[in-house]
Amino acid sequence: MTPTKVRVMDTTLRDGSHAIRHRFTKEQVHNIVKALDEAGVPVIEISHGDGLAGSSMQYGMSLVDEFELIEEAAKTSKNAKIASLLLPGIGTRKELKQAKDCGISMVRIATQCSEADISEQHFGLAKELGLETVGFLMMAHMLSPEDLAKQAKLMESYGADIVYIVDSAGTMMPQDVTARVKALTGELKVPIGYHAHNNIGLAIGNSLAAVEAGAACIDASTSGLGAGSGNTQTEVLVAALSKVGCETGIDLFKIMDAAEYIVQPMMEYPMTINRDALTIGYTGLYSTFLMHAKKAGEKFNIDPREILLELSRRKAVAGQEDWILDVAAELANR
Ligand SMILES: CC[C@H](O)CC(=O)C(=O)O
Ligand SMILES: [Mn+2]
Repeated sequence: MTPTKVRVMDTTLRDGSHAIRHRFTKEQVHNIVKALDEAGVPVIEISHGDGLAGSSMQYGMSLVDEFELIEEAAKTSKNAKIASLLLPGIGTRKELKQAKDCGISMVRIATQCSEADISEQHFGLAKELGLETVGFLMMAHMLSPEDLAKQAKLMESYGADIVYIVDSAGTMMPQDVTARVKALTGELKVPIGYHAHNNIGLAIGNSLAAVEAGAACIDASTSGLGAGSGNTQTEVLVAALSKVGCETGIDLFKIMDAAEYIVQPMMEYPMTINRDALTIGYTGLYSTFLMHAKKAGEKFNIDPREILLELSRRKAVAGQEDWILDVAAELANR
C-alpha cells in the first residue's frame, strides 16, 4: 500500500551545484531557499556538489565559499531544515563543526555503498553536535539488496536516523529499487530514503517505486538540476505523489513557479538525456563523471563517450575523478 506521507529532501543547491560547475552565488542561494521554503519544502541540502570541502582542483572550485552560502541559506529559511552532505575523507570533523556553526541541522554522510565502515566517527560527531543524521550509500546498484542491507545496518548502528539508497548512476530499473527498499526496510528500524538520477529516464518512476516499496524519504531537485541528466524533479514528484494519494506538504503551484522562474533561468543547460548521460546510465557509472569526461574530451580531442566507456570497463567509482584525465590521455596516445 502506498504510504500517505513522504518527506522530500531538495538537493538543488547541492547535487545541482555539479550542473552549474559549483558557481552558485549568495543571491541565487537566497532566492532558491526563499522560494523552496515558502513552497513548504521540508529539507534543503546545500554544500559543494561533492560535499563539504569539495571545492578543489580535483572536484571543481566553488565560486563562493560554501560556508557563506550555508549561512545565507540558514538565515533565509523560516521552516525548512538546512542540510549538508559530507564524504568522509573529503570533508573532515572541522568542516562538519563549521557547517553546524553556520546553521545546518542535518548532515548526510555519504560513502561508496560497500564502505559504510568509514563513516562511524562522522556519525559519532554529528550526534554529539545534535544533528539529525542521514546515511547515504552511493552507487547502490553495485551491491545485491542483501549486501546493501548489511551496509545500511552498519550506518544505523553508528547512529544514522535515516539511510538512503543512492542510485548515483541513474542505472536502476524499478524492480532493482523495489528489491533494495524492501531489503532495507526488512532489516532496519530507521526510515529508508531513495535518491535518483535520470540518466535512463526513470527518476520519477523509480522514486514512485521506492515509495510504493516503503521508502519514507525521497530526494529531488527543482527543475531536476543535478549531475548527469539531473535528479527526480521536485515539482513533478510533488504532482505525481499527490496523484497516488501521498502528501508531501509542498504546494504544487509554488514549487512549479520556483522551478520555472527561479531555478530555470540559472541553469547553464537543460537537464536532458544526451548520449553521454545515457552512456553513464546504461553502463552504471557515477553521474558526476559527465562534466569531467566532457572537459577531458575537449582537452585531449577524444569523444567523451569513449572515455566513459573505458572508465566503466575499469569500474571507476566516486573519488576517482583524477583517473578521468589519465584515461583520456591514454586513449589519445593509442
Ligand atoms: C559525492 C557527490 C555525489 O554527487 C553524491 C550523490 O548525489 C550521488 O552519489 O548521487
Ligand atoms: Mn546525486
